[in-house]
Amino acid sequence: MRPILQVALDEVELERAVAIAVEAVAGGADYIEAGTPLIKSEGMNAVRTLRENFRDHVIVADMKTMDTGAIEVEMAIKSGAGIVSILGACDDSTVEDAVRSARKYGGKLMADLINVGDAVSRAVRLQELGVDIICVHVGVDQQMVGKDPLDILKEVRSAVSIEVAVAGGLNPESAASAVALGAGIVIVGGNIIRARDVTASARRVRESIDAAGKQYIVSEKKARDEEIRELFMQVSTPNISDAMHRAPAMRDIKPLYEGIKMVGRAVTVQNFPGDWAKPVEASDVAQKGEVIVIYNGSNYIAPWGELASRGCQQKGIAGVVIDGAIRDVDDIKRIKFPAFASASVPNAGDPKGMGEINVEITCGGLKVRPGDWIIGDDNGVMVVPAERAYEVARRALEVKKSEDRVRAEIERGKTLAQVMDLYKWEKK
Ligand SMILES: O=C([C@H](O)CO)[C@H](O)[C@H](O)COP(=O)(O)O
Repeated sequence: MRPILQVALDEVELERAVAIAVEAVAGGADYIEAGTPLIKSEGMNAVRTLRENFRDHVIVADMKTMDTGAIEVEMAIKSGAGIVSILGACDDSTVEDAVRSARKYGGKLMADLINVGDAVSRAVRLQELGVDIICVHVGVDQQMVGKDPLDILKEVRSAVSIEVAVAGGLNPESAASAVALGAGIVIVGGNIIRARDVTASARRVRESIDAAGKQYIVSEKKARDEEIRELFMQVSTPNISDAMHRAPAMRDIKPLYEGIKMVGRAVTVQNFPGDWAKPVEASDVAQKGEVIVIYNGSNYIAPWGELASRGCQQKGIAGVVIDGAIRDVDDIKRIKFPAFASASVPNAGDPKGMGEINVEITCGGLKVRPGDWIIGDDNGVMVVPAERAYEVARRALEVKKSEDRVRAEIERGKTLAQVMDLYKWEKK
């Protein structure tokens, strides 16, 4: 049987969601899901509107019900949903009442395994309780910390005989793997709805799942650092700031020239004004791909210049950031070594060796620990704590995707205020 492609409309604006759904259907989406954020924002009106606009498609209400199963299922089905989701984690009594309601009003019940500890035995129990579809789901926040729905899909699939759906950051490749692992319904949100061209993205997933064989495509697992670097290379520092709830960049620290893109883990130097021994010795400590971050403590005497930059460049060090002065700006620009500083002067100090390498420092007003991720571009320099790097990088990529979609809507003639419906979302 042909796999079902379900597009998850995780939007907060109904008008926008309908426009995206039109494009997704043109690309081959079968089921249209009123996503949980859309339902929370627009209520059952979202389900009704989707029903009215897409008569030939199954509408899924992603209610994620946790209690009062019967009433929520009734509401959704009466509004036009053919499938309603409840949380697999809810009490058996809630599932049983939701099943009764679904039978009575003529809809199907999908149990979402998001955050269920023992997914396999819970799936078996949910089947016994009468749900129609099991959804193996890794939520958006869980994806950001590296969880993957395909890790448990095969086991769940072989434990139950009812339909299995899968959701959680799927793209054309992982969606095909999901089908090969036995999923009959492939649910895709972000990778379709946030695309510049929703139709083309939906079509890519459609073609990929239609062509999926029985062989699970094992995508090459990259080392985590390499993956983080690749993710940060794809996004801007504004994307990263947004992903960190609009965290600030290093204050007053600017790129030496335009077009720098610098990503790497920090090797830190706590320095005394102009003392260039420790900063330069840090080039021997730093490895390929790392960034030297120096607190110099003065904008009037430089601990760094062209020769230190050349040595780093030869070694593959990703760049230097100085809270303080740099010199030889013209030469550093010429060799294109990524450098950021708060000032430039012609004079250096003496190599006294009073500083320290790889200790916690404050640079541009931000705490930097050895190993934290440093990302610099034309906008400035961001610091991402090492333990949050993967999550922030993933979230920043989501920010970028959302912006790509907003950009496409602006190009079609709207203002940013209109696309974001800013007036509606002002604090009341
Ligand atoms: O259910 C979802 C999530 O919990 C937000 O409501 C998503 O619809 C589901 O995860 C699919 O979206 P992507 O993970 O972005 O593909």
